[in-house]
Amino acid sequence: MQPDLLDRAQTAHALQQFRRHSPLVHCMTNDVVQTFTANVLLALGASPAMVIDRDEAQQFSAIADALLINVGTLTRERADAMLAAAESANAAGKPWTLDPVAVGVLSFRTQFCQQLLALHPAAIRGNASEILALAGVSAGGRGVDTTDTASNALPAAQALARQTGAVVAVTGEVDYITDGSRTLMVTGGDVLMTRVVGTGCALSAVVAASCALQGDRLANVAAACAWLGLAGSLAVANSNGPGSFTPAFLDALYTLGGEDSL
Ligand SMILES: Nc1ncnc2c1ncn2[C@@H]1O[C@H](COP(=O)(O)OP(=O)(O)OP(=O)(O)O)[C@@H](O)[C@H]1O
Ligand SMILES: Cc1ncsc1CCO
Ligand SMILES: [Mg+2]
Repeated sequence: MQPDLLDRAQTAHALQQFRRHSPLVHCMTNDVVQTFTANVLLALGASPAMVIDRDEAQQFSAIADALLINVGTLTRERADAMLAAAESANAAGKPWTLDPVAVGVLSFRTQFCQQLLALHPAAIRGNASEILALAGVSAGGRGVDTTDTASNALPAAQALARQTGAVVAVTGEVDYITDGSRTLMVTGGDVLMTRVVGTGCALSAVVAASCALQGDRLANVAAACAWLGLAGSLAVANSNGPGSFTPAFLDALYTLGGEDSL
């Protein structure tokens, strides 16, 4: 079945809801992207908190509106804390999202991500190699980077969504967002986004936050992808490379929706 394009009205409506609700987002993410992730969430109007101690994470994931688990710089201690947080989020009825960074490449995180899948993530966001590896189709990418395209990973994303019940977003030149039966596609963004660390990780945090919104989860996750793609395109038009892209990207997220940018 052909993917549908997410329409602009849905993208704008979800952004209004996001800003009105200002989700409190519990981020358990990697050491490389902590500040950038918090800044992306703040620019869009959400409220991030990075809580990682096992007992505190267990407590906070029941309080927060949504939880992000990103395995980019996984350790055994962090894995224990992440499991406790995901279980606590589930017990409290809060949605949690998985970013399976470099799954397939390394054994410990691959086994851990499979263990996490049994805890019913609301959403999974990864690049093509990560989604292919998590679905058991191939062995992963080149470290944290993809070696495949999102369109090649779409069947794996659909299978993974059916297997887990999660909304799966596989990102790249085009983003595909699927629940296993319906699929949306989001264009926009720029290849420069792969030359700045953490755009995917930050997107996963926004996806996590969007799962706390009312309404259709598939459309809300696709809207999150659309906001980052739009902001990425605007930022590229206003910058000269990775260094100036980052502040332009945060400014574009902050002003998104004004002056017909949506
Ligand atoms: N070639 C491209 N053209 C346009 N947009 C792109 C391209 N590649 C990636 N993007 C965009 O960049 C963002 C990050 O997606 P990507 O798939 O690169 O994540 P990732 O590999 O997990 O990143 P990271 O691990 O560095 O956080 C998404 O918004 C995606 O749409
Ligand atoms: C570069 C890097 N290494 C581990 S996590 C991470 C951030 C991008 O996924
Ligand atoms: Mg990534």
